[in-house]
Amino acid sequence: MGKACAAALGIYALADLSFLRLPGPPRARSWPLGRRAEASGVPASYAEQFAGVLPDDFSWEEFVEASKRPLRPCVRVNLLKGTVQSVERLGSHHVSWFPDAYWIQQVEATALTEAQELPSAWARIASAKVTSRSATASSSRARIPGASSASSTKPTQPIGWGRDAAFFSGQVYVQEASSLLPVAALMDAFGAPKKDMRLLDMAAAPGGKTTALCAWLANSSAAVVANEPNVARCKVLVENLLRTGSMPKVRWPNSAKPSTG
Ligand SMILES: C[S@@+](CC[C@H](N)C(=O)[O-])C[C@H]1O[C@@H](n2cnc3c(N)ncnc32)[C@H](O)[C@@H]1O
Repeated sequence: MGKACAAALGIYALADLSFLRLPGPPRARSWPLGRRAEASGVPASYAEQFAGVLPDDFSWEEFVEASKRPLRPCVRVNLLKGTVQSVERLGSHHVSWFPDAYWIQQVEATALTEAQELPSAWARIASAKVTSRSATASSSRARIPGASSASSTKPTQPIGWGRDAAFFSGQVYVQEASSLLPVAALMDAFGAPKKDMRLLDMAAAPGGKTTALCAWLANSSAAVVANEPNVARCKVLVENLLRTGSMPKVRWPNSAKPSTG
C-alpha cells in the first residue's frame, strides 16, 4: 500500500519536468527565495517547498519562465489497441522519455529538439508543415481496418489526430508529452508491474495517465484505481477508457463503478 500511495502521489505531484533540461536565463539569487517567489505572484511557502526538488543549478526564475511556456502535445500509440506499425503518419520525432509516443507538429527542417525549445518555437511549429513519417517506418507498417487511409501522400497540414480514425478506434491517445513524465518515472521505478499491484491515479480525468498505465499493466494482474471527483469529467474519463480498451484494467474507488451499458 505504501508503494501504491507513493505512486499515486507521484502521478499528480510530478508535473511538467521537461524544463529541467532546458537552458534558461542567468540565475538571480540576490533576494531570498521567498521574496523572489512573491514577486512572481507565488506564495513563498510553495516556492520553498519546491526549492527542495529543484536542481542546484536551476533557479526559481527559470522555473517560472519554464512554467509559462506552452505545453507541447504528443500522440501516444495505445498498445491495447494498436501498434507503431498499425498507426499511420506518426512521424519520426519520438518523445525521448516515453515508448511509442511521438511529437505532434514537429518540424524536421527547423531541427528543434526537446532541449532547444524557444519562446517563439510554438508559433513556428504550429504554422509549419508536419514531417512525413520516415521511410523505414512507412515500409514496415501494415494497414489495419479502421486506420487512417491518407498515408500514401506526404501531409502538408498538421494532423488532426482528434478527428483521425486511429483516434476513434482507440489506437492513439493525444496528450501533453510532459504528462507522461510521471508515468515514465513510475514505470522506471517498478521496472515491471508487480503481482496484484494497485496504482492510484487521484485526479484521473480525462485519462491520459490512467490509459497509459493501463497499457503498461496489460497482461498482468495489476490494475489502476481511477479517482475523479468531477462528475462531468468522469464522463470524458469513461469515454476515453472505453475507447482505448482500458476498462478491464481499471478499478473504481468507493464502489463507484460507472455504468458502461
Ligand atoms: C489536470 S487534470 C488531471 C489530468 C489527468 N491526470 C491526465 O493525465 O489526463 C486534474 C483533475 O483533477 C481533478 N481534481 C480537482 N480537485 C481534485 C481533488 N481535490 N481530488 C482529486 N481530483 C481533483 C479535476 O476534476 C481534474 O479532472
